[in-house]
Amino acid sequence: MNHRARPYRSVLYVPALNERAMEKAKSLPVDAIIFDLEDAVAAGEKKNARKLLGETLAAGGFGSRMKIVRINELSTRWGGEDAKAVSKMNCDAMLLPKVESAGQLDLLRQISGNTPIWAMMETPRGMMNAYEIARAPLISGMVMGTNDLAKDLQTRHRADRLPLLTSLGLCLLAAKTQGLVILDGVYNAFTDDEGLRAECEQGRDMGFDGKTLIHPSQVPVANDVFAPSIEEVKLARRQIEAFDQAERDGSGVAVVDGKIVENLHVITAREIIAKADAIAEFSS
Ligand SMILES: CC(C)(COP(=O)(O)OP(=O)(O)OC[C@H]1O[C@@H](n2cnc3c(N)ncnc32)[C@H](O)[C@@H]1OP(=O)(O)O)[C@@H](O)C(=O)NCCC(=O)NCCSC(=O)C[C@H](O)C(=O)O
Ligand SMILES: [Mg+2]
Repeated sequence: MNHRARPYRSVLYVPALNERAMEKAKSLPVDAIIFDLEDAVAAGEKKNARKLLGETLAAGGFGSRMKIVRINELSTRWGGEDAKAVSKMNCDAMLLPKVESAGQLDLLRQISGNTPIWAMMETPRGMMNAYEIARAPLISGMVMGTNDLAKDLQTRHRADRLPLLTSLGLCLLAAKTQGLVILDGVYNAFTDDEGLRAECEQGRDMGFDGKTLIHPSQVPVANDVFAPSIEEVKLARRQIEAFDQAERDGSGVAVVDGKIVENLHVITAREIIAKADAIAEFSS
């Protein structure tokens, strides 16, 4: 499946050493899984996690869910071995943490060959170099690491994420210039559905493709918020019909519900329908 045609509403981190969680992920309605060899695996367990992950992915069973593996930074003692091993695994992409330059992605490419690369955007230097990173060869996605970012920025947690908005915006701009997928960061309080919904809505409205998640209980909210609603799809169809009719009548502008519809609005309408179709196909 073309990487832009698939949905990314819900992208669940699963610790690569947690057999039960990896098994559970096979039955969850997530669009993608990030198998984590980095933060969720203790230093003494990295090798075991890499081995278990290789075996788990080889056995399969994850259906059409996209399989992304987050490796350790290449500057650590595990990163290089992770990259080599993961490039041979049955996965769709490799996610490099704490990316700060396009050069780091070039280095990863030399080790991992043609495996598509995703970049974790989670340091101040990464933010300043987001555009350069987004233009690196083989990169197809960006993931916000809002925990690391908040740490490095020395911000306080706020429900409106005001301290993070500049960084989120910079990465969105960079990703959009290159047509990359871009996913919002995690919401740590995994029993707080209301707070999660508000943050998902904020991320969706800013232009993120989906939300990274840490617990299965967060999946329904992300799937709901990042999918076009029935009303949005109906409106999109009406806008397209009205615009087609206007064109037949020799005009470049239609009016639907008291609002103008021009060619650019039709492009958005078609994107909404394409997203709804992709979700329907993915879920069937
Ligand atoms: C947070 C957790 C440690 C909680 O785990 P647990 O105590 O097992 O929760 P539950 O008992 O409520 O679990 C119920 C069932 O769900 C399964 N489960 C739990 N979490 C996951 C998961 N992530 N994926 C798949 N399945 C999961 C349990 O196994 C139970 O299953 P069953 O018994 O069969 O019903 C745990 O949720 C967890 O480890 N979450 C992931 C943490 C993680 O990956 N952290 C690193 C990524 S976040 C990050 O690094 C962000 C970024 O870098 C940044 O800087 O911001
Ligand atoms: Mg991080």
